[in-house]
Amino acid sequence: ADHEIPHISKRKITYSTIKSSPFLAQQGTEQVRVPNVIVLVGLPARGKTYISRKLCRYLNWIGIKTKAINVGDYRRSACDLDNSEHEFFSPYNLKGTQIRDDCARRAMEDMGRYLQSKEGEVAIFDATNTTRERRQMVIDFCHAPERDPKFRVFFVESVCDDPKIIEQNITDVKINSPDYKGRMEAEQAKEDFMKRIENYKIQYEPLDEDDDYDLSFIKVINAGRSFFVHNVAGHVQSRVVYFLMNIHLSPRSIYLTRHGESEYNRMGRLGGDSPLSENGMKYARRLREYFEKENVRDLRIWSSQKIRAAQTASFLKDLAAHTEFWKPLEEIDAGICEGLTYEEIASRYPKQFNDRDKDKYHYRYPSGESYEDLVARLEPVIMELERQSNVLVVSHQAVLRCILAYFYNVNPSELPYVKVPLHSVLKLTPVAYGCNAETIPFNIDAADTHRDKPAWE
Ligand SMILES: O=c1[nH]cnc2c1c(-c1ccc(Br)cc1)cn2-c1ccccc1
Ligand SMILES: O=P(O)(O)OC[C@H]1O[C@](O)(CO)[C@@H](O)[C@@H]1O
Repeated sequence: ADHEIPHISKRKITYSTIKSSPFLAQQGTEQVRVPNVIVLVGLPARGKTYISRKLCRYLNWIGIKTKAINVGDYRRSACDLDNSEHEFFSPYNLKGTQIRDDCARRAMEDMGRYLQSKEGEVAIFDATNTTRERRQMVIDFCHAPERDPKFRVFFVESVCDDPKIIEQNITDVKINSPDYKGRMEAEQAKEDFMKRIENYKIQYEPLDEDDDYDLSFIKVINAGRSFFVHNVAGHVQSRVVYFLMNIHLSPRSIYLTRHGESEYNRMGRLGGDSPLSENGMKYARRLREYFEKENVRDLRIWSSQKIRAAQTASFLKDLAAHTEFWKPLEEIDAGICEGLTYEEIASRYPKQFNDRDKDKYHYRYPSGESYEDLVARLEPVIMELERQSNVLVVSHQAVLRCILAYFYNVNPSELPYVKVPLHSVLKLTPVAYGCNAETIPFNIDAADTHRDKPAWE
């Protein structure tokens, strides 16, 4: 052939010399991923840290190594906490300003080291960055002459003048922050924080489509009510825009459950499409009773298309506003091991069995899938979950491990060992920066399908 098949290594796509071909855009000899810096912009209490941490979690989950750096953390560790009252943040407080500039610089240097390391692909620089001068300092750092490759910069500005949302922010995350917790009453802390915001307003220069014409940025207005997107460049920036346009703050709950116990579960067999066992049916009935009592407002049910899941979901059909059957929710495909027990795999395919436990996240069954493949096929499910309100997901052990890993930042080495027992419901309720989890047990007998990581001899 007149061009080689590109050799895709773990880290980066390295194209061997590709001779001119009408189908392949002419590539340089080496194509590496450009490090991306996402720079937050906005007054205090505009959800910058909320965006940073949620975005960081999403990018890591889809496999883009990302770290969020919060400049406030550097300020808090740089000076003892009596430097957290609003006077410290006045632009006329020279000492305070000097300390804050110094913290920003140190945070930027740490960010540079992270992106220079093999590890980092995206860094999220979480600070107010409310002046053009400060933003230029970040740009100069990312585009420094000696830097190769330069860091690509994308600004995410949160503009919010909805007093209800700002009030919720201060109540949820400011009053209990280290700046105030245990040192000031809630009312006093809130007052002080409102004065801190006034201090920032004095110097605030919002991003402007004319003055900042050459920059890449998105303005998120009133927690995603509207957006202004300008000059998006590259894959990472477009994924960030897409994600920000799909998340919302409205309160809701996400319920996760496996199907009831199946005949294959009882036999210890993997995969297949077996129906519910007696106990599995009992669970489905009790699950319905639970949701009758929960009385969830316009509940949506998403179920895998496997018989054991569809049977479970069918018991709740009339309780839901809507029930959908999604192929991406099906269990990991065990390929040549489908229908076998672990013991049979260990005796028939000892090398496969051994390899899997060595790196269970990346291991792909022959003619089957890996957990990494599962995460890729579940990305649209996660995105739709972010968009929705109350949803019950009826799925499988490996799939729910991946979904839980998204909500709880579980890393690839631990993800395939997360405990997801049969006959229990997990109720997730997003709050502030995290997610409350409530496990509802049903005390109905079921096979234990969990295999722990073998302690290496
Ligand atoms: O725009 C805000 N203004 C004040 N607060 C805010 C936001 C957002 C926010 C921002 C962008 C997008 Br897309 C979605 C939500 C989240 N939060 C927040 C509220 C309470 C606790 C923690 C964070
Ligand atoms: O990755 P693990 O721990 O083998 O769990 C996934 C297995 O769990 C099951 O859902 C139930 O045993 C199988 O269908 C699937 O292959």
